[in-house]
Amino acid sequence: MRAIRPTGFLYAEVPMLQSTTQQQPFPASGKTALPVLDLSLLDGCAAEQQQFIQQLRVAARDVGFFYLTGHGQTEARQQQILALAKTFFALPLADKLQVQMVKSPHFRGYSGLQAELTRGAPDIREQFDIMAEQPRPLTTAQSPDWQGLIGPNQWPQAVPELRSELLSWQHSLSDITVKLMRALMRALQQPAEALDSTISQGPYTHMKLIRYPGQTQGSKQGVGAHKDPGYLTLVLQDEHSGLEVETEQGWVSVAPLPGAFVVNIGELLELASNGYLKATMHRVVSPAAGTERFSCAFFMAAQLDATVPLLALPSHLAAEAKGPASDPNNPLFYQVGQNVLKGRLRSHPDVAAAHYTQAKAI
Ligand SMILES: O=C(O)CCC(=O)C(=O)O
Ligand SMILES: [Fe+2]
Repeated sequence: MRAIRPTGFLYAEVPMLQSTTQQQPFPASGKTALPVLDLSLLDGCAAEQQQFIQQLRVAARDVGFFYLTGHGQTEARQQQILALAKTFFALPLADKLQVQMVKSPHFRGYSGLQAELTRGAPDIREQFDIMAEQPRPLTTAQSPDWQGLIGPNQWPQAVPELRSELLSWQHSLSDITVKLMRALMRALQQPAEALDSTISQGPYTHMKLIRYPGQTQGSKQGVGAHKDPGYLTLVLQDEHSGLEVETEQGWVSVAPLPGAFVVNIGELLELASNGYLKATMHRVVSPAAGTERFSCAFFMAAQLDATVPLLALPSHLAAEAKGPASDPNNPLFYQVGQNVLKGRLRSHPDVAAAHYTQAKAI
């Protein structure tokens, strides 16, 4: 049995950035910390499990972002995934365009620089998106538009190993997020399975390989400030900083911590917990000129036809829940698919124009 740290978190020292609303390069000023949580404690004795659950509750409530170690994925495997990302983005443009996202009504494949918008402004990043590998369902005129999200991925002929490697990576990350979500339910004194009915056919999973090119004269918006919409996000980043989180002290750099994933809470968990769990604003600032940053982001959410319950928290936890005033009639709870589709249509206007001009009530 490991020694249990009585003081709670291990912290990673990361540079703190000056608070500002402008997306400019920020001078480092002082230090702050993001928590580091060791998932392997969950497989330990009862006291170790309790230690993890307690740390998770505080990190997810107060910061909404933390580093995760002890998750079972080796650093070598993580490096292999980042190397695959580099291989893919280094392909000639024609090979990337073979799997251009605009060809897929299911929002899968390659999008070039500035193809995706965050709050209406273009992100300076290239991406390769996959989701669950599924056949396209048979639909009728009455079928909900969000069924268009379901379908096969696009795979580049030039990197044949990408398919098996990324699908197996996606499964591994899905398992980690489900384990974390069940631990979060225990932290909220719910049955561990409290949200399992919303992922009973497998959670909604969405993964992106991302390349952020170095800064040029123009915008430094790698990705603009946003919250993630789903349940949980895992980010694997390379050795370059750029990811930043908004805290009470200002924008904080999530400096790379080798071997760790960065985890953050999405809006659907914030809503289901009436704001106890915090979905935190974050962004990526473009790396310095002459460098590039690679990352892999994995998003886990409720299945598209789910109804998400508003959790009944015990009174001492409910007293700490910050809102948003969750209303069980909030359409986000029962229109999961519709809301995912809305987000994708807004982010990818080219796909919307190519495949969704007939979409009903978006
Ligand atoms: O690339 C990163 O580090 C994070 C990207 C991100 O926040 C997103 O794609 O939602
Ligand atoms: Fe994000």
